[in-house]
Amino acid sequence: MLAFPTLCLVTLIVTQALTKTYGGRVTALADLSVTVEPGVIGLVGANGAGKSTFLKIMLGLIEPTDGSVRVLGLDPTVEPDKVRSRVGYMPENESLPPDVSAAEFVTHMGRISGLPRTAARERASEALRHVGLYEERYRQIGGYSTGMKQRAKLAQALVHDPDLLLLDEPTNGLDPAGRDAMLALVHRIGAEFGISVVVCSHLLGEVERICDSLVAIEGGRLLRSGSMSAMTEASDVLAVEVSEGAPELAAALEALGLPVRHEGRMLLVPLESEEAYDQILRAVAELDLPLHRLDQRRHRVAELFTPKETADV
Ligand SMILES: Nc1ncnc2c1ncn2[C@@H]1O[C@H](COP(=O)(O)OP(=O)(O)OP(=O)(O)O)[C@@H](O)[C@H]1O
Repeated sequence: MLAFPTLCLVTLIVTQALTKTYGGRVTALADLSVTVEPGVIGLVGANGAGKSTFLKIMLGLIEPTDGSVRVLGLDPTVEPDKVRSRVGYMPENESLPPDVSAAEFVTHMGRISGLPRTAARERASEALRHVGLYEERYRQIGGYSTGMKQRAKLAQALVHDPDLLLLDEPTNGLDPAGRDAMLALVHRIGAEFGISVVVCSHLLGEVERICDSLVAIEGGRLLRSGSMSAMTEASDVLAVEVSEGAPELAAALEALGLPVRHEGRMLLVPLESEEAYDQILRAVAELDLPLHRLDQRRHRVAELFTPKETADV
């Protein structure tokens, strides 16, 4: 992954006790304090956790009720235009005009961002090429598939060459192939262009695949933030998979006093001592089973949202 040279002196996002209540009744964000460094960051939480509210505050579209926020060192409540000139936003909802071409629309968004006419046209072509819509750029958006519309929304967020992209549920409505393509694109934007990206999602597996770090929120409160590698570090559980004979192996391990839990095709065994590794290998050899995998299981991001007592074996 590339370094983020232009941003390394400024923390990407910092909040202090950020709070937002709607109409004095619904608390969308509560006392959220977090520091986020440049990279591809997953902002995760269930529906209603407060993700969209957080994005809108960062863009200066809505004001916090309390607390403070800095984006690229700027205060969006004081300098929203400056923030928006350096930040690209892909909203969650369908927000595209159906009766213009993607080229016209993205050029228009470039003009709104302050680019001169020719530069806006050139940048629009470039952004549409990056998202894979170059060939289709003169077609009316109304005739696009959902995947193409998502790409057009991403192109308009990229047109003014931002330092930070805020993507609200970028894989919404896409089929598995479209989802994979969108995730690969987001990853490429972070890795090749050196643009920081905040990906808002309730799909934890997606975020785990492409993000360097994570901010997890629940009920508007910070659950955890940190690097993805720290959150998915090796657990003290061994995962064993044999191509056949799993019930026999489970029985053999239990006879040795190793507690076994079944998860799909895998057997999970607590790594209570160094011995466990060798005991499993011996049992597999004695039963003459085809071993498919034996490794220390990594924690999954989903476990953050699981009650502690069920998160481990
Ligand atoms: N304009 C509003 N007026 C009143 N309540 C709102 C408003 N916008 C959001 N909320 C409420 O604030 C809470 C957080 O909503 P928000 O949209 O920020 O969550 P989210 O994590 O983005 O959820 P989703 O994934 O469903 O979009 C929810 O309870 C929501 O109903």
